Formats: sequence, structure tokens, C-alpha cells
Amino acid sequence: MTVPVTVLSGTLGAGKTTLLNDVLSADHGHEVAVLVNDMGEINVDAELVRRRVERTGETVELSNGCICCGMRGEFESAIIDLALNHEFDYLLVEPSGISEPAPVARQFVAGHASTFYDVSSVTTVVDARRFYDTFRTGGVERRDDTDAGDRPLSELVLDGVEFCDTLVINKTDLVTDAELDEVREMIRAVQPAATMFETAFGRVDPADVLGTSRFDPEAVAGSASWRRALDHHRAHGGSTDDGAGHAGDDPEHGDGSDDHAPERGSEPGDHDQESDDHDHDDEPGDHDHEHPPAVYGIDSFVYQRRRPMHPGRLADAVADLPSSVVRAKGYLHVAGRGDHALTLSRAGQRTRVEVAGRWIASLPDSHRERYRRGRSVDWDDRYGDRKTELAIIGRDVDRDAVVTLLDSCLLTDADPDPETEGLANPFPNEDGTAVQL
Ligand SMILES: Nc1nc2c(ncn2[C@@H]2O[C@H](COP(=O)(O)OP(=O)(O)OP(=O)(O)O)[C@@H](O)[C@H]2O)c(=O)[nH]1
Repeated sequence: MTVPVTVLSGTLGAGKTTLLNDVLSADHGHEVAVLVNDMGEINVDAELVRRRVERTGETVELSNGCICCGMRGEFESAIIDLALNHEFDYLLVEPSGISEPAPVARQFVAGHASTFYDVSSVTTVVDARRFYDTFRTGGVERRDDTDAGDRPLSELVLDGVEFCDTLVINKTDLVTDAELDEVREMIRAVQPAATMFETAFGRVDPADVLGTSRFDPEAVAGSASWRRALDHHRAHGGSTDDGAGHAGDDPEHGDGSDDHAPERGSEPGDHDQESDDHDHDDEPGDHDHEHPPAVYGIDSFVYQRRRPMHPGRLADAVADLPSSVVRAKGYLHVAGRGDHALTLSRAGQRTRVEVAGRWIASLPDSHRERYRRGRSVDWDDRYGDRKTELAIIGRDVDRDAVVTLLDSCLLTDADPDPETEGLANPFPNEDGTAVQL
């Protein structure tokens, strides 16, 4: 029999430990083991949790790195060791505040540990105050964890919100009702599918996070609004691409730092395999539309163009995107970067662009043909698989204005040839590199 697992995700200080302690001290009816992954030398969270868990089960601490990347092997050994040598009937995992929940969950879905465990829920705790400040007012981010690489906090926050089945909006005591309404709406904009709770000091009913069986790897991986928008777009003729139209990674894996290096085909429900499997919320007769139906008054659409973007104008345009755009994610075809597919990930006011891999069109003939034979690539006679394809998510977004802004970046015949004329180009052009705009 497998042991059910809840992965409790959330950025630093969101209130995970507070919630965990509250749940553990309640009458939950389980023999719980807890695995805490702190990054610091002083294992404060583990201490707090240990006091609670002593009565009922085991606590395991992993403190020398992040279990979603550098410590995967150690993590796997620890959970297998737990399963083999200890008595418990539920596992709670609190990854570090910089861990991505998807690779953590994957260890239980696809790794050796999957023999012993079954993910019941990936629950993400969000600090309502900080979410509002980050996404509504574009407030200054605190970078209190140096191991987060160069990823903005806003993106780490959205990682958790986008990959979960249950969302706990915590610290509601620190926002006004109007602010909470906005937080709820913005979260719904990026993650329409998860079950949502609102709380202060992590007070939830244990049954809301333990044993819910809400987790479905494919559904969760496809639940983010940007993913739904891209899938819908492709399914309705925006492209015949199979979601892997270049030789690099999916924009899901938006991180080029060494520790969080993307790994193809490594996520639960990996999109290279499942691009068209999940529900697209089709509307009959809606095939001209490039977006899923509005959810909670939220707009989402996909901007797609083949022609390359002028690098300087694009960098300026990204900075000028209206604040109504909460999230944008997808590929960029940038002039002067004809070899490399770039992924853009915008979370709140922060935008990060990284090299995702090579465009298939830039590969030597033999490789190119092999790729094209292996997958149904959306191919253009002039540009091959190169294209800009961005899912744009927000509230009351002036779509025409965004399209006009992005169209103004398209390279024209009047522009100098960026491949030959040494145009200033802020975009990255080597594997594993990224810039923030
Ligand atoms: N005002 C307020 N403070 C809270 C709430 N929930 C937690 N806190 C406080 O916020 C701080 C961080 O809470 P933790 O539970 O340690 O957060 P965490 O997510 O475990 O943090 P890390 O383990 O550092 O990633 C603590 O001082 C908590 O007492 C809440 O709902 N309202």
C-alpha cells in the first residue's frame, strides 16, 4: 500500500510552517512523517515542526540545498529510507521557499519512491500581503534567499501558484477586503483550476490539505492559464505545433540557473508529451478565438508572429507592457538570435528571458530533418519553426494595445540587418544564459 503525500509549497515566509504546525497539532487521525527542506544552516522550521511531530511521527531535515534540484538524490534516498524503516501513514513535505513544486512532486510520481508513495495534494501557501505588493503595486522584491539564482521572487511565487491543486491564501489579516479581492482575482487569473482557501495564521481544516486526493499530475501540469491559452491556441489552428517545435525546452522550465537547470521531459505530465491531452474548454463555434473563455473576468490570449522582433524595440516594449498583464509566457523569435529559441516569462512587473534551446531551423540539415520527422513541427517556408508565441494573461487587458505594442517590434525592411550590422542586442545567445528586462 502506498503512503499519501502532501507537498506544501510556497515562498519564504508565506506561512508554510505555521500551517504545518497547526495541522499537526489538530486531530487529523494520521501517523504523520514530515520532511522539511530548509536552506539555512539554522534549521528553524525543522525545530518548530519537530516539537509538533514528536508525539505522532518522524521528522526528517534536509538542509544542505534545495530538494527540487541539487539534492534530488538525497531527497529520494531520504523518502525511501523513511518508507522502509519507519511507521507512518502520511507524509508531509515542506520544500524550501525556493523549490519548484513540480520536480518535488515528480519524485513521488515517477522516481523510485513512487513505489511507496502517492501524491495526494500539492498545496501552495501564498502570503496575501506580499502577493498584493508584488503583483498589484509592483513593489520592490525582497531577495532574502541568495540560492534562488537570478529568478525574481514573483516568478517563484507563480511557480507555486501555477503548479498546485490546492491554494491557501494566507495572511489575510494583513490585507484589506478590497486588496484580498484583488489577490483572489489575480491568482485566479494565473491558476483557475485549484481549490482555494483563505486564512490567517495557516488555520485550515486538516481535511483540506491531508488525504484530499486532488492531485492529478497531468491536470495540474496543464492547469496554469498560460499553458491553457497556448494549448487552446494550438488546438484551434494557431499552430499545428506539438508543443515541442524547437530543439530546446518547454517554456514551462523557465529557469537557466545552474541549480535549477531545465531538464527535458523531467516534470510530471511533461508538456512535450501531453501538450494536447487535457481539457481545452472548447466553445462550439469559437474556432476563430485564440483564447480560452474568460475565467473570473480574466483575459488571456496568444500573440503569435513569425517575423523576428527588433531586439532594442522589444526590450523597450517589454518594459512598457501594461500592469494589467499579470503573466506572460512563451517563445520569442528575436532578430540577431536566429539560432536560439528564447523563452520569455513575465511575472508581475518582472520579465526574464532565457535561452531555451536551438530552433530546429538552425540545425544542420540532417539533424533538422530528423527532428522534423520525429514530431509534427509547425513549419514556415521562410522561418522554419522560428516564431514568437506568447500567452498573455491579465485583468482588463487592452488586447489591441498590447498587440500594437508587440507588432511595433517586428523587424521591418527599413531596419538594418541585425545578423550583419552589429545591432545592440540585450537578449541572451548561449545555452543556460538569461537576462532580466
Ligand atoms: N500576520 C500574520 N503573520 C503570519 C501569518 N502566518 C504566518 N505568519 C508569520 O509569518 C512568519 C513566517 O511564517 P512561517 O510559517 O515561518 O513561514 P514559512 O513559509 O514556513 O517560511 P520559510 O520556512 O522561511 O519558507 C512567522 O513569523 C509567522 O508567525 C498570518 O496569517 N498573518
